[in-house]
Amino acid sequence: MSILDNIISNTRAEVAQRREQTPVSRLEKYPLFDRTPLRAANYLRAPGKLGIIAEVKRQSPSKGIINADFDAPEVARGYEAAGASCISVLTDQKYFGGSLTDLSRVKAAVQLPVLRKDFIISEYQITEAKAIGADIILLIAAALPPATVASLARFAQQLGLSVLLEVHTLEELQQNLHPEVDLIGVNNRDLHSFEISVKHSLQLAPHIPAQFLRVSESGLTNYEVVPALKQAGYEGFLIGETFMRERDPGLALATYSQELRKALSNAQTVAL
Ligand SMILES: O=P(O)(O)OC[C@@H](O)[C@@H](O)c1c[nH]c2ccccc12
Repeated sequence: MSILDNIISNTRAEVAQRREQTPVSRLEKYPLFDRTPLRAANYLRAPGKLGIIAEVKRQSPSKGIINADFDAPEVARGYEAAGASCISVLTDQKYFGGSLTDLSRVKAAVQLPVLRKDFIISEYQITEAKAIGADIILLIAAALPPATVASLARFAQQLGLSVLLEVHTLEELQQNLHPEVDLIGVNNRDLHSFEISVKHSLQLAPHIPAQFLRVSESGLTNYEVVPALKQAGYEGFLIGETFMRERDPGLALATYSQELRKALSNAQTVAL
């Protein structure tokens, strides 16, 4: 079994348990359930912003512990102050050290859209995402049959949530161009082998229809790769480890953004 299979089977067991503890009827009574979620695309395309989705991440199967000692809302506030467009919060506990509590505390701390980063396989988790304050959900093509992606995306859309669909290969992309999806994220990391290359984003870009906002995910350690991704039509950049491994992730984002702005204005000058 690959790590992705292990994560999915653990998720299945955990969801079954949570469904017992907190049924949907209870989630629907959470105070945040009735709000109108923030639209991710509006924030990613806001004038003057770089489109960075900054991630709150403690650990991962590929990197082990990245940063064990931080307060999620404090990190998120740092990201917001440094100009992030959205905040991503891992909620998987076993493999990523995250929690639902991390997400709801982050939501209370910032004004930006919040992405629930998890392995979503059921409508239950989408209802839960809305109830705890998420504005965007992630669906992973490698983990779901295309028909399930479509029906979960439709369900999320009915709740007013934005849907980020993650793909890694051309086949996954072509099988999942569902109109209910808002954002297509190309994961530069292969979830089976953990190998990372931004070439995945660059190669898939021409195959992503214009109606989908393009997000490049993972391994964007160096801001120097971002101008080429923007050139290829990417408007969102999902970055976790690069910031989280620093003592002050917000400061790391501020520095990255400053360097990126310089690189972008140089690229423009060269083009002239
Ligand atoms: O820490 P990185 O390399 O900047 O990557 C962030 C994000 O893309 C990564 O955490 C991620 C992308 N897709 C996922 C799916 C599940 C869990 C995590 C992820």
